[in-house]
Amino acid sequence: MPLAAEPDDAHEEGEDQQLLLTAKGGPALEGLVVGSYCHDVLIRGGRIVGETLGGAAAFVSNVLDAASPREEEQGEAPFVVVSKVGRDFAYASAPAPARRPPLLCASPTTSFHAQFSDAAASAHAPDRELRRVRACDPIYPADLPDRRFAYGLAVGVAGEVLPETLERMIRLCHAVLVDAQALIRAFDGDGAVGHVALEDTPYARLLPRVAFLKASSEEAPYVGVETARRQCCVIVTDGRDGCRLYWDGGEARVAPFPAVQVDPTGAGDSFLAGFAAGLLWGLSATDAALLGNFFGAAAVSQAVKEILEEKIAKRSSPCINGTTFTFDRSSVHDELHAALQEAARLMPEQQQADPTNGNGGDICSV
Ligand SMILES: Nc1ncnc2c1ncn2[C@@H]1O[C@H](COP(=O)(O)OP(=O)(O)O)[C@@H](O)[C@H]1O
Ligand SMILES: O=P([O-])([O-])O[C@@H]1[C@@H](O)[C@H](O)[C@@H](O)[C@H](O)[C@@H]1O
Repeated sequence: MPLAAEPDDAHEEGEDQQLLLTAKGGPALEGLVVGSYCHDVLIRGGRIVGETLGGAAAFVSNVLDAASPREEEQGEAPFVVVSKVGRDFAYASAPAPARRPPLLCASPTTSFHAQFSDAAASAHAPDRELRRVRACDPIYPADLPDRRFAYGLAVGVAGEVLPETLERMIRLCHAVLVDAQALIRAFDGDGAVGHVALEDTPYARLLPRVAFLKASSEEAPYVGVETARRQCCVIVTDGRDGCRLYWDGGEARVAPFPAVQVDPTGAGDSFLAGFAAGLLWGLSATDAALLGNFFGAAAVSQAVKEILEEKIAKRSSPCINGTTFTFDRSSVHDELHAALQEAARLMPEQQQADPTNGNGGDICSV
């Protein structure tokens, strides 16, 4: 496992030279998350069907807050987010940005249009075309706090994590986990997201000092798994099929969890954060990937929320305020029952349809 620090940043004599990402003793487990929040506009059939807070930093923050270990006296999970937005940022009061506010810039907030085909909800791979319509400033090395961190997550979405910024992260953090989308995205004149080969980028030389590189199956060919696995551990996520880990000398498949996919946005980000949380608890990488798969599945399956949004008009004053409970079987009761039953039925069906579900991780050597 590569340690990220430079020789001149070397640890004290006698300090454990293994990965320091463990909840058992060791230094404070403070993390550094680098990547900008953004605006996501979701489009289906030419119609805007949703506008949401996006950016891997938002998904990662939510999962780390939910799942990373912390000392009893700590209120918030110990990690810092370095993110940039413009004055038009629409989600300052959403949980993640409210807890860890972004830096404000003169340029507008990064925005993506995500175009989904109708097959997206059920198909094997999320059928999503992304277009960056606005880009905020890059994150510079000087934007990072000047102190050491147990771990770093490089999770840019629009090229904002510059090579020199990743290098600075590597110097500051004991172990750095990188989302390939931060390194290999290229944008054409229209902002359409494409990919370049990692080996042709200035990030390539940093790979031996990265602990884990996560790529989706679509990104994997650009990463060059066979070359990259000799330099760091590569994790390839594969939607409803779970993920595979590749290291120098072995590989493992880690089984997925069943999910009724509603919106694939944020699955990869949530995977990476769940995986990091698993490492923080002291799990092996293969076991931590289970946690990654769990949070990836949770991210895509907003089935119940969608049903509630569709079936129930939100009341201005929720019944839970203690005085207005009623016990009538309302007109939506049967409809709601049918919709939830259908969602519940789909879950085991999806699991059975995929015979690879439910098995443990198969590890094999190469
Ligand atoms: N339909 C699904 N059912 C169950 N798990 C899923 C599904 N889609 C994604 N996941 C989980 O989320 C992870 C990341 O999803 P993936 O689609 O590969 O990434 P990305 O969002 O980067 O394209 C997967 O490895 C898997 O664990
Ligand atoms: O869906 P996913 O691949 O995990 O990650 C997504 C990015 O690819 C996308 O650019 C961004 O706009 C989304 O908010 C989300 O962060």
